[in-house]
Amino acid sequence: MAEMKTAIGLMSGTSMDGIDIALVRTDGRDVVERGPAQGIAYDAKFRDRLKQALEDAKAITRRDERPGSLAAVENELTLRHAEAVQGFLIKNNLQAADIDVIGFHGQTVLHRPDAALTVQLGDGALLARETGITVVHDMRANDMVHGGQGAPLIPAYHAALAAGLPENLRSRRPVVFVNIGGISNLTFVGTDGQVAAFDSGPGNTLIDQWVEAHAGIPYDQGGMIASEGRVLAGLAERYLANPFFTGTRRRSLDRNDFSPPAGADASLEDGARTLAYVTAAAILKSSQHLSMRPGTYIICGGGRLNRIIMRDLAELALAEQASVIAAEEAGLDGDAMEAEAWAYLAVRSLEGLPLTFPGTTGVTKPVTGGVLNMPGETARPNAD
Ligand SMILES: Nc1ncnc2c1ncn2[C@@H]1O[C@H](COP(=O)(O)OP(=O)(O)OP(=O)(O)O)[C@@H](O)[C@H]1O
Ligand SMILES: CC(=O)N[C@H]1[C@@H]2OC[C@@H](O2)[C@@H](O)[C@@H]1O[C@H](C)C(=O)O
Repeated sequence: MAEMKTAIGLMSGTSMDGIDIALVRTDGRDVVERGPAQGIAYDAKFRDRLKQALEDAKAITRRDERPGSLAAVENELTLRHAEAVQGFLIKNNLQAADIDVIGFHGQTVLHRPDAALTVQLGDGALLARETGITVVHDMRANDMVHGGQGAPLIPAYHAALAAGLPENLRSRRPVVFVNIGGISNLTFVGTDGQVAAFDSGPGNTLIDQWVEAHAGIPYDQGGMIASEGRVLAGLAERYLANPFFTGTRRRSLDRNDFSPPAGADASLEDGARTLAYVTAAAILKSSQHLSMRPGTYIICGGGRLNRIIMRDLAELALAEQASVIAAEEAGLDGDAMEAEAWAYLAVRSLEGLPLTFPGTTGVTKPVTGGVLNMPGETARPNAD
């Protein structure tokens, strides 16, 4: 058996709501022992700084450029991650020496797969210095060098988790893991272990932007606002007619690929209701590109807490005799899963194992990736 390592994963996702941190013990292959996890919310002021960073990032043409506020935000973001690690270690009675590696995602500020350009803010060397722990960061870039979309990367972890699912979930029909974050993405795991994955549509970002603009709140808690509205069929169709769903090649998404409706398009409630439907319908529509119909959809990410999205998903899946469950019903943690994945991927990177595959990002061959930062040493890319 390969050596077990203790890894911490750090994710600051496209919703820009905060840092998720999780500990995993793994051999980077089939063995995964999930440890404690925590979410640390960003304050409204820092969220505004991240939104500005997204604007400033539009000027980037080379991935190492940091125009406008980007250099300062990258520094602050990294220090916030270092603080998160220190707090997490204290809370869980751990020392830096107990951790073999940190997998650091950073904050995506620009993602243009068609131009092979993806930019995550996050200074791996600084994080390694601040924490005294080896850090692997920038795990998307090498995939793009080899013709991949640079996302999604979580499928390798989903595949490892699938092997440990209860027999009744995985043996009869394929399962699909769905992450409903800012953007949604899905991973199909066939009963023979075959894996296929892609981004499936807008997740919560449209809903978040809509309720923020029209009610001054960051998200529709529990889907409460949506529950008071009705689906506007014309508006929903405008989103679902996007060529993204029918293109011959699966494309990964940037946060700005879909925009929220104009204010005049809907009332607050109808807008939230329609966008919740769009989120659910987008997932089922994208899943039509899979080679077989799934038996179970396992839902992860913040969107599983929106009851309206979950109800719509359940109804749409029922039409094809599939069931929908939250990650917790499969014994998993729907909030921590991405952070856990980054811990797992960091160990794979250390071992030189592939992070992405032709069936997950469209990369030409399975490739590893990530940049290795040892405290006190120069950063080293891990590329094929
Ligand atoms: N209680 C809740 N009710 C409804 N929606 C919620 C709730 N809690 C979180 N969310 C939604 O989930 C979002 C955060 O989800 P998550 O943390 O999975 O996304 P992310 O990791 O930032 O994004 P991505 O996976 O695209 O990188 C919030 O912005 C919000 O829209
Ligand atoms: C470029 C980027 O950050 N993409 C994210 C985003 O958020 C969800 C979806 O779009 C997914 O493709 C990816 O994150 C997940 C964690 C991934 O790479 O697996």
